[in-house]
Amino acid sequence: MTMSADNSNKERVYIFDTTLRDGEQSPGATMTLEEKLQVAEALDEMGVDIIEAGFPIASVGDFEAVCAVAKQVKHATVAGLARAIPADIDRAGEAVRHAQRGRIHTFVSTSPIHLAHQMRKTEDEVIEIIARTVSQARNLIDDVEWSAMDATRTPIEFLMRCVETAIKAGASTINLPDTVGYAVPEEHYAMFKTIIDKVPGADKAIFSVHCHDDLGMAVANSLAGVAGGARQVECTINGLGERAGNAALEEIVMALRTRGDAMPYYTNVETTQLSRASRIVSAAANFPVQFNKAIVGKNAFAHESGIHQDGMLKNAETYEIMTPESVGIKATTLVMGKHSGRAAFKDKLKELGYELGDNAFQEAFVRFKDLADRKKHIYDADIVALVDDEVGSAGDRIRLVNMEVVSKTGGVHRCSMTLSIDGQENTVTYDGMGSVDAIFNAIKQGVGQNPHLVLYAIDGVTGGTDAQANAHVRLELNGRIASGNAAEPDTLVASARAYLNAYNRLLLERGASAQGALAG
Ligand SMILES: CC(=O)SCCNC(=O)CCNC(=O)[C@H](O)C(C)(C)COP(=O)(O)OP(=O)(O)OC[C@H]1O[C@@H](n2cnc3c(N)ncnc32)[C@H](O)[C@@H]1OP(=O)(O)O
Ligand SMILES: CC(C)C(=O)C(=O)O
Ligand SMILES: [Mg+2]
Repeated sequence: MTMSADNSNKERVYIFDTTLRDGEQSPGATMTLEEKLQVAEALDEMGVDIIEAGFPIASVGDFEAVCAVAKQVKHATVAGLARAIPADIDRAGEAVRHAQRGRIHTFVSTSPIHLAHQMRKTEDEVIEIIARTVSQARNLIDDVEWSAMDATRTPIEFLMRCVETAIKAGASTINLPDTVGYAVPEEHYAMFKTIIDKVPGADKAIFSVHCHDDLGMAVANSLAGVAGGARQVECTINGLGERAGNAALEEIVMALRTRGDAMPYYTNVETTQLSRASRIVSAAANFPVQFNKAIVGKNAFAHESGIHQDGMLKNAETYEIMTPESVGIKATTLVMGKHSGRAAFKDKLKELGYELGDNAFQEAFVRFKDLADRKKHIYDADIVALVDDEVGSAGDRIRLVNMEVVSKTGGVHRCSMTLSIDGQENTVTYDGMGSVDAIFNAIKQGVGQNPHLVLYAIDGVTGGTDAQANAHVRLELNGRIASGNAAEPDTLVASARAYLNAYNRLLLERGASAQGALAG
C-alpha cells in the first residue's frame, strides 16, 4: 500500500496557515478584503488549525481584514502578527478579540546580524524586550505565540535563553523560523531537538516550525523540524510568500499523509479540498501555480509518456503515490503527445468512441505520432479529426504523395504536385489565381477531369496558430455530388487532400478507373 490515512499511533501536527500574512508579503500578491475573506473561509472549511490573518499595525486595511476574518472564521484560531512593540501588540489584540479563538503572534530578532543591524540591541536588551512584550500580550489574551526572527542564524545558547524567557512570560507556542531559508534538514532537526530537550519549561509550549524556500528546502526543513519535536507547522497555500516563498501547506499535509509509515504524524486538514484552496489563493493573489508544482500543479496527476501511460492503464499505483481524488482532482489525465504509445492511443480512441481494425489503428497511430511531432498540444478534437480523416480516406485510389506551392504577392501562384493514381505516380505543375486555385488546378490536370467546385471551406480543429485546419470540399460532375474532408496542420495540404477525398468519392460511386474515370 503506498498511501496511508490511518491515524492511530500517530501524533497530531497543527497546521498554521499564513497565506494571508506571510503569503501576502510576496510582491504582487496583495489581496482585497473580500478576497481575504474568501481564502479564510476555504482554509477554515478545510480544517486548518490556525489562520494568521494579517499584521494589524501595518495599515488600516490590514487591521480591518484581520477583524473581518476574526469575525467570520468558525473553527480555526485567528492570529494577528505584532512586532515586539507595545502599539503593535495592542493593535493585534484589538483585531483578534473578535475571534472565537484569537492569538497574538509577536516576534523579535535574535540573530547577531539582526541584533547589530536591524534592531541595534544587545542580547540582554532583547531578553528584556521578550519578557516585557510577551507579558503584555498575555495580559490581553490567553493564546500567545512568540517567534525568534532569524532563529536559524542564532547561536543556540542565546536562542535557548530567549525561548526560556518567552515561555516564562506566558507564550504557549514557540516558533523558531528559518526566516531567510538558510537551514538544512539535519541542522533543523538538531535545533528543535536540542531546544526541546534542554530548555527548562519546554514541555509547557508547542514548538512551531516556519520555513522559507530560498534554497528549495522549506518543506524538507519543516518535516525535519517535526521530527525534531515541532508540533505546529507554519505554511502557505501554493507556497506563496516572501521572496522564494514559504513551505507549501499542500506538500506538508500530503507528505505526512502519504508517508505516514516514515513520519508518524497526522493533520486535521481535509485533503480533498487542497486543489480548490489552491485555485482560490491563486486567483485571489493573482499568482499562477507552476504546472509542475507538487500536489496542485496542472501536471501533478498528468502523464504523457507512453511507458507511464501503459503502466497507469494497467494499475495506477505503478506511477502514482497518491490518488488525484485525495487532493480533490477528479481524475488522472493521460495527455496525448509525442511521447505517448499505442496503449494510451487505443484507450483514448475507446474513450472517443472508436474501435478500429488492426490496420486502420496502426495507420491512425502513425499519423498521430506525425501530428504530435509537429504540434505542441494534441486535443481530443485533433484525434477525432485525424481518425475521421483516416477512416474517410482509407479506400482512396488517388493520393497525394507530395506538393510544393510557390506564392508571390502580385505575382505567380504555382503548385507542383505528385499524385499516386492506382499506385502509379504522376507529377504535374499548374498555376492559379492564388495558392488554393493553383492546387486545385494541378489536381484537375493530374486526374484529367474538371469537376465543378460547389463548396470549399476551412475551419480550425482547435485554437492556436498550430491548430489543424479542417478543409471541406464539395465537387459536382455530370450531376453527381460528393464531399471530402481532411485535417492537417498545413491549410494548403488539408485543402489538397480534401479535394482528392471528394474526387475519390466520385470515383467510388462510379467504380471506374481513376484517371479520366469520370469522363462522359
Ligand atoms: C520575517 C517577517 O516576515 S517580519 C514581517 C514583515 N512584514 C512586514 O514588514 C509587513 C508590514 N510592515 C509594515 O507595514 C511596516 O514595515 C510597519 C508598519 C510594520 C513599520 O513601518 P515603519 O514604522 O515605517 O518602519 P520600517 O518598516 O521602515 O522599519 C521597521 C522598523 O521596525 C523595527 N523592527 C523590525 N522588527 C521588529 C520587531 N520584531 N520588534 C521590534 N521592532 C522591530 C526595525 O528595527 C525598524 O525600526 P527603526 O525604524 O526604529 O529602525
Ligand atoms: C514573522 C516571522 C514569523 C516570519 O515570518 C519569519 O521569520 O519568517
Ligand atoms: Mg516568514
